[in-house]
Amino acid sequence: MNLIKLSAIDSTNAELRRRLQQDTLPDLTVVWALEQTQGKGQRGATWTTDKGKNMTFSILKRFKALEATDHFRINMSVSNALIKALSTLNIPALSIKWPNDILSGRHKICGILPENSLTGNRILYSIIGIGLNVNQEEFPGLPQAGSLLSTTGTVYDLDDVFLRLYASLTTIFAQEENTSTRELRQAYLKNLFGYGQTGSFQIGDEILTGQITGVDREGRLLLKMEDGREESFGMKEIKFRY
Ligand SMILES: O=C(O)CCCC[C@@H]1SC[C@@H]2NC(=O)N[C@@H]21
Repeated sequence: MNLIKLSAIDSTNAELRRRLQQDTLPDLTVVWALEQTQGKGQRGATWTTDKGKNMTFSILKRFKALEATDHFRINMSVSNALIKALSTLNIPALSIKWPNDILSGRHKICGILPENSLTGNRILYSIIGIGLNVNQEEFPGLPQAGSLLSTTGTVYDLDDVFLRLYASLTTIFAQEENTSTRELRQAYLKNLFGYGQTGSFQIGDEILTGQITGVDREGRLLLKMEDGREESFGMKEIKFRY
């Protein structure tokens, strides 16, 4: 395992990228930091967690022939791997909130930030950032956030949690080329929060009701609207209300 463990860094995604510019790092290299001073979240948000209590790492995944339009395979593989790993710790009511948040019950315990590097229409590699809340007790002002500790009442050993996540990710990545998008999607939908159910969504200023019927190749959420039409929505267009 090529593991670079740091006490503090701005962002593990940024650090892995910097090191990659200086060195030829092997596939599955990990940068893990106990503290991030400028952690990055999705959609330009910041990712802040208590120092030393949570898991913040980035893993490098190289691809031989992954088309850019198949980028959502990465989100599905990683989400599926995280669900598997967290199941081994008996974390209750695990699900994936589209596109790739991991929930326990209705609390977000983990976020994923894949940053893909392309040449032409091929993804050469992805720097996949994972932020898992482990031993943080409270999330002031964030009622929808949670941690392994806040959901189970147990304090976890970070090294043990990391090894479970790493084992699950590397197992799924080892099968990546031989797994069809259909298979990945089946596993993903099995754990997708609200799949098959009717929910409320915010699209611009409008609140709409729709039934989640799946995700398409590019990861757009498929909703069956009240008039029976099926429509697809991208990550920037739609927000889940739950
Ligand atoms: O907003 C999200 O849900 C994604 C959060 C991703 C956070 C992780 S923590 C490790 C890695 N480094 C970063 O700067 N961000 C990701």
